[in-house]
Formats: sequence, structure tokens, C-alpha cells
Amino acid sequence: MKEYDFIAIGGGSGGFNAARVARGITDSVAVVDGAEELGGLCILRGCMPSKTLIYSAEVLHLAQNAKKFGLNIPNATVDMPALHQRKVETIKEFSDYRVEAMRSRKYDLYRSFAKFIDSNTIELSDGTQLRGKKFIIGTGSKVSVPPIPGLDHEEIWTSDTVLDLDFLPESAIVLGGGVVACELAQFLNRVGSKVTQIQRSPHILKDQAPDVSETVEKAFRDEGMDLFTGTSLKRIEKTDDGFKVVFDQGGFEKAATAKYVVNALGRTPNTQNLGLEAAGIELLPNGQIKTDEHQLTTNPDVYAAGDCAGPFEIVHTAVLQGEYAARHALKEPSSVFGPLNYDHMLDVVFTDPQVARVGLTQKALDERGIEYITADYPFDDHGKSILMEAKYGFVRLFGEKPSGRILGAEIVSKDAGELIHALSVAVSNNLTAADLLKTHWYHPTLAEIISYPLEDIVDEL
Ligand SMILES: Cc1cc2nc3c(=O)[nH]c(=O)nc-3n(C[C@H](O)[C@H](O)[C@H](O)COP(=O)(O)OP(=O)(O)OC[C@H]3O[C@@H](n4cnc5c(N)ncnc54)[C@H](O)[C@@H]3O)c2cc1C
Ligand SMILES: NC(=O)c1ccc[n+]([C@@H]2O[C@H](COP(=O)([O-])OP(=O)(O)OC[C@H]3O[C@@H](n4cnc5c(N)ncnc54)[C@H](O)[C@@H]3O)[C@@H](O)[C@H]2O)c1
Repeated sequence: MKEYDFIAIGGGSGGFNAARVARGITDSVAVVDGAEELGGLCILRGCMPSKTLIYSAEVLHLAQNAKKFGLNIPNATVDMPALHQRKVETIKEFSDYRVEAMRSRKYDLYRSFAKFIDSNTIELSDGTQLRGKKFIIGTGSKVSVPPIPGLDHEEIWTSDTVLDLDFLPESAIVLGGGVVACELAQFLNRVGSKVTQIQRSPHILKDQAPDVSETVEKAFRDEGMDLFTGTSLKRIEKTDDGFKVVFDQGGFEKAATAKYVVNALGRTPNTQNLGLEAAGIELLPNGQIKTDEHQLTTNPDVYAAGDCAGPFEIVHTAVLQGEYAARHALKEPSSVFGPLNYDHMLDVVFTDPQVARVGLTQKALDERGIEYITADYPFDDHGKSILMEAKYGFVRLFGEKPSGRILGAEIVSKDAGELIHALSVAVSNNLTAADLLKTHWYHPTLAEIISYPLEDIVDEL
């Protein structure tokens, strides 16, 4: 039986990056991945294809609103086959690069699903057995199908389908109000579908501050989307020309019809059929693999990273978790890379306006009893955003009292995902509002808006 120092089960962002770091420490590394197409979710059916399409839709939206900018761009419309082709070519470049790295002689690559048969042995589909001194599980997640009558109809779309469209759907109902639902609903609406979005909670993006969600909701409605919130899904019926979605809202039964339905009701970790019991690996009640701060599972030789382990389903956390786990497993201490500090968490929603957040939220600050100052500033009163016709949203900072340390920030605006990084540097490095005010904030930029709430915090202290 072949034995390795380190085996990655899954070659996505978590598993592959763990293997890459492990290979810098030992020559004995294998990657086992059962996917038909190598590359992982982010490259093939997640971040990269969605952001490629969303960027095109943003360009189209700007062109369709050309009059606001004193321009005349007649008939700006989508060319779905061309959009699709651009996505295919862009993604191929990213996936070719990843596949080349995986196929290089650096790793032994096994194209198979794996399952544990004991604490240090896995079995592949053809019966091959591999022993590992250390393992990482990075098996990702799959679309979840909650038990709503009709939701399991084979013609109901998921994010995979929307990201692969080469024609314009005349209408679509997007179920859910999470990140996938919001990003894809606005994409479909902007390219020209009639979109209805149905969300269970009182607001879309329910984990964000209510006024953040309300800003995005206003933008969606201003763009012509039908948005129902505070609903309970009852059933989905197939009709002659599409689907009917029946739901409750405020005690009344309502229905929406469209040619297509997109299930964006969340994802569930890929932790089934992995033989986890045989290896003594425990799950959390939500199906994620239980890990400690070192990404170690309840088996002392097996680590887990990415969507299968949580607590977030975000690429950079999957990468950092995988890299750190490999160093920890192979006893390569690092003064730079330690366990992840989720108090510095960064996340971005690629709607327009974008939603970006770093550090502690107001809710977390209150729960921990931390004394803080809140300062915010709106984009409809800022020079650069006014000239860009990008007036939705605001920046909000949370400064610790009395130190002035920036503990958290949220931005909802055009390109908030770029702007937030200045504050991410501050949060991760314990910088104060006064430290940040020593920075040169260039005029006129969107970023200089951050200096106004910083001044408020310094003044108030
Ligand atoms: C539409 C969409 C858009 C997204 N956009 C963003 C974004 O903009 N930014 C962001 O940060 N995140 C985004 N995400 C989330 C991000 O894509 C995931 O968090 C990330 O890709 C997860 O990486 P992973 O390594 O955990 O899993 P994956 O990349 O899914 O890798 C898992 C691998 O394990 C393999 N595997 C599974 N079971 C086995 C087994 N038993 N044996 C062997 N191999 C196995 C699979 O074949 C797969 O290749 C998006 C997700 C979606 C769905
Ligand atoms: N920009 C990004 O970083 C990005 C983009 C896309 C996805 N992702 C990641 O992918 C993960 C999956 O995203 P997602 O949007 O699929 O999941 P999610 O968990 O964020 O959202 C699921 C949505 O479905 C709703 N829902 C779930 N069950 C329901 C039911 N039975 N009835 C009615 N509504 C129900 C929830 O209320 C929620 O609105 C996220 O955690 C996110 O981190 C990130």
C-alpha cells in the first residue's frame, strides 16, 4: 500500500492550497479528487464565473444608463452567447492554470472519490488503498434542497445552471435572499430577464445590518425587480409555460409565476460517504466537520478546511485554513500564519451596490459588551460618488472607546469590496482612527470618504 506524509482529499481552494504548502515541506504529497472537471467550486462554478458575468452586467447597466452621463448609447443589450463564450474562455484560463499545477510531478494526483476505512487509510473507487501520516479533508459543499414540495423538480435551476446560460431567460423566480440569490437575481435582471426574488427573512442578506440590506433592496426595486420578503414558501408547481411558486406573506397566500425557478436556498457540506465514522471524525449538528482552531478534526491526524468545515463558505478562509492546517500538520511553525482570527473576518457581496464588511459587527460588539463609537457617512454627499452617479449607500466605522482602535466597518456602495481593504488592514493590525488619519487620502476618490467618519471618531474621543 502506498504511503504519503500528507494527503489532500479534495483539490479545491482548501484542499489544493493545503497540498501546495505541504509540498513545500515534504516531497510525499498526494491529492485525491473525484470531480469530472478539476479546479474546485470557486474557479468552475462559484466566484470566478459569477463575477465574470456580474461585471459584464454592470457594464451593460452603465451603458443603458448612459443618458445620466451625457452619453448616447443606443440599444445596449446583452449578447448571451457572447457573454457565455467570454465566461468559458476566462474560466478556462483559470482552471487550466490550476489543473497544470495539480498535474505537475510535484503531487501524486488520484482522480477518484475517497473514503476512510480506518483512522489513517482511505480507499478509492477502484479499491486502491492509500495510507497517510496526515490528511486534510477539503470536500466542499453542494446545493441544498430543503423539503419544500416541488423544489426537487428536475427543471429547477441552481447557481450552476445560471452561470452556464447561453440564452436570455424571459423570466425567473429566484428563491432565497442570501449572497448567491442576490448576486444572481441582479445579474439576471440586468441582462434583461423579468426577475422576482422571494426571501424568507424580513430582509435580504439577513446577516447584514438592516439598513445595509435596505439599501440593496432599494437598488433592486429601483432596477425593476419584484422582491418579496418575510415570506414562507409553500410549494412549487410546474405549469404549461414554467413554474408557479406559492408562498405566504403577512398571513396571505400569494403566488408568483415565471418561466424558470432558481433554487438559491443555501449549500450543505459534502461530508456524506466519506467514511468519517471509520476514522473517528465527528460532525457538527449542521453537517460541517468539527474542527479546533488548528483545523484539526476529532482524529489527531486529520484536518479539514473550506466549505466542509465552515464556519464560513468563503474562498480566502478556505485557502488560509488549508495553508495553516498543512503547516500545523507537518510541524512547520510560522510567525506570520497562525490560526484564523475570525474577529478580523472580511466578506463581500458582489451586488451593485456591493456590500463589504470587516471585523466585529455592531451585534457582536453589543453582545461582548465592548464600548465603541459609531461613525458613518453617506455616498450621496460625496464628490466622487456623485460624479459617478453611484449614490447608494454609506460607510460605517466602529471605533473602540477610549482607544479609537477600529474594530469593525461596513460599506455599502459602488466597489465597496475594493474600499473595505483599507479598513481590513486597520482591523487586522490594531490601527486606531488617529493612525488612519495620518494616511494620505487622495482626492477625488471613493476611498477618501473613509476619512470623514475617522475624523468624527477622533473628534468624539
Ligand atoms: C455561485 C457562487 C459564487 C461564489 N462567489 C464567491 C465569491 O465571490 N467569493 C468567495 O469568497 N466565495 C464565493 N463562493 C464560495 C466559494 O466558492 C467556496 O467557499 C469555495 O470555493 C469552497 O472551496 P472548498 O475548497 O471548500 O471546496 P471546493 O472548491 O468545492 O472543492 C472541493 C473538492 O472536493 C472534491 N471532492 C468532494 N468529495 C470528495 C471525495 N469524497 N473524495 C475526493 N474528492 C472529493 C470535489 O470534487 C471538489 O473538487 C461562491 C459560491 C457560489 C456557489
Ligand atoms: N460574494 C461572496 O463571497 C459569495 C458569493 C456567493 C456565495 N458565497 C458563499 O456561498 C455560501 C452559500 O450561499 P447561499 O446564498 O447559497 O446560501 P445562504 O445560506 O447565504 O442563503 C440561503 C438563503 O436561503 C434561505 N432559505 C434557506 N432555507 C429556506 C427555506 N426552507 N425556505 C425559505 N428560505 C430558505 C435563507 O433565508 C437565505 O436567504 C454563502 O455562505 C456564501 O458565503 C459567497
